[in-house]
Amino acid sequence: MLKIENLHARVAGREILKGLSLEVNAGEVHAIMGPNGAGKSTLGNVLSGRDGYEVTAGTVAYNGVDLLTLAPEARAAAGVFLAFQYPVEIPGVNNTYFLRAALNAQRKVRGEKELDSMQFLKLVREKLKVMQISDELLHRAVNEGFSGGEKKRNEIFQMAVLEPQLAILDETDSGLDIDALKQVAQGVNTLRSPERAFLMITHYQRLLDYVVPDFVHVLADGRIVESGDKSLALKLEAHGYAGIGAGHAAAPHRAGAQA
Ligand SMILES: Nc1ncnc2c1ncn2[C@@H]1O[C@H](COP(=O)(O)OP(=O)(O)OP(=O)(O)O)[C@@H](O)[C@H]1O
Repeated sequence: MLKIENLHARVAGREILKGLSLEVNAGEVHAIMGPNGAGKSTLGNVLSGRDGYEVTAGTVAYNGVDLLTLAPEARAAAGVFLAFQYPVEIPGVNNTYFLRAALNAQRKVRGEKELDSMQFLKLVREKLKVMQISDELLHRAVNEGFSGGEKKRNEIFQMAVLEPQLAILDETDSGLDIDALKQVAQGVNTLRSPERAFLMITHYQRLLDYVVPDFVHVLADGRIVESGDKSLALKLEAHGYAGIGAGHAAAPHRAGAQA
């Protein structure tokens, strides 16, 4: 589904991604871990096409299409969903209205008929039931005054309604109490399917107790320096990042290329 090769990206004039490669197949859950400032959120932002993130080299193929040439809304319509580390508040805009507008915008790009308010409410009710989420957040403005946990739960609900093919979750576990963490994890597990893939950026292996990943990658200094299964997250929890990917990080960067 997703093939990233030798991706280099710059933010505010500084190179942050430095040759990142990663392959994700449909049905897989990949956890991305790594030290602060390594470039994890930058990867999510580059994949979703956020302004200010400049790709300087490398390729990203999504279902065989060059993702980097697509506008952000075309990426969303093609099924790429990014849940932000710090979800934005949109005061005065009703959450349900926002979600319907987002869904219909995507349907329009895909050439599908827009849902009217009755059809949309039916969908929302179904999703609330499946996701075991109460409807209290739907009547409020988007994320306005939401607690950290409510914002994250709202994101999972947005994901349930938008039904992305590739869901990128950036620190979905940060700031959650244990019950909220379990609820968010249950939401992700409910949405796992053979057609859908997840990239989960996380700092703690705790989330991975509830959403068991197929692969765990360590992103350090703009590259994936080590990959493994869930046991890699346990190793990181026990020993931190010291020594991880040392061989890779120390490898000469395209030695001789400029000679
Ligand atoms: N919009 C921006 N403007 C300026 N610098 C940025 C911007 N976005 C990211 N950076 C810088 O890029 C580097 C990587 O940031 P990024 O958020 O991708 O790291 P991260 O691995 O997600 O870190 P953390 O674990 O702390 O969330 C940091 O030094 C950060 O300050």
